[in-house]
Amino acid sequence: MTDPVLRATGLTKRYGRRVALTDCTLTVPEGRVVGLVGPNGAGKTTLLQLAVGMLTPTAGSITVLGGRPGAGPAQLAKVGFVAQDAPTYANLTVAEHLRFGRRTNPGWDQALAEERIAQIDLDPTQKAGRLSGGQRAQLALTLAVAKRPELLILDEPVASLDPIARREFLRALMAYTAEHHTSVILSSHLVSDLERVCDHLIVLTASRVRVAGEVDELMGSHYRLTGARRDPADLPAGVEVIEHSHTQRQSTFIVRSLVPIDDASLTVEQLTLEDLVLAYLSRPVAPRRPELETAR
Ligand SMILES: Nc1ncnc2c1ncn2[C@@H]1O[C@H](COP(=O)(O)OP(=O)(O)OP(=O)(O)O)[C@@H](O)[C@H]1O
Repeated sequence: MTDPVLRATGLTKRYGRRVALTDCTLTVPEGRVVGLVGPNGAGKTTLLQLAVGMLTPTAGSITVLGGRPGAGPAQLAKVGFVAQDAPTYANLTVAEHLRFGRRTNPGWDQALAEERIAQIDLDPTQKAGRLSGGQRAQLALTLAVAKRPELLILDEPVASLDPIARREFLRALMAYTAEHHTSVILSSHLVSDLERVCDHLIVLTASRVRVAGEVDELMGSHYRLTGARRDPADLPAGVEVIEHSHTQRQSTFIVRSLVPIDDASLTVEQLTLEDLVLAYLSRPVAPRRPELETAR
């Protein structure tokens, strides 16, 4: 059996007294495009930096492709990382970036790098400091993919891009991963960025994993229920309430249920991925008792 791309057990990271990641337990299978979603300060960058070995855990453990993150050249060669804001060297040209990549990466694929640079229409003689944000993001992605890594880790790769550049960037990323069977973990504040591209999802808020799993399974086990106003405790057994709201007459619940909901008094609807993520993002950190709220 192949190693999972990422396995974290009780993973915790503190900066002094500030907790950036709390007791995170996750398994990400290989060959997935993983969306890591959460608001500012949720701990996304911390998790990604732990995965590439830029940080070490305060407690718990993490393995990436079966190895300890950052442990030696072989492990480093397996993982391509693009940090937030796609850092590049302002005074180096595009071609000089590729030369630098070739010198520092044993598995460097120069033909792939040159092909991508041509595809995205970058001038090899242009200095990186003169590129637009979108072009810099594309250059950084090119450097990461030309390493031919087994896993690509991208920290908010589309945050600084306009909607067209976002779409182009994600399209290029998808084309690359489909062709080369690379696993990808990419973070964003917005699920709308990732909705069309990811097949595995991790939602982080306030340093904790709120939900994680295959997108198909998550979509097949979460529902919106509407019906006459009722207490959450009166929902069918086995239903976990993620979010609930009420008017004078009607109650709406976002729920997780592993069994089909068979209750004629409720309308059962599928959610979009965005609805699902928003429900978890707005769920209090310590799940409140599912009691009926006062109507607003
Ligand atoms: N070097 C550091 N020293 C102290 N606290 C830090 C440090 N880096 C991150 N933190 C704190 O850890 C928490 C998680 O930060 P992190 O950067 O991982 O979040 P994030 O989800 O990536 O946020 P954003 O979307 O804003 O980039 C935050 O409360 C942040 O203030």
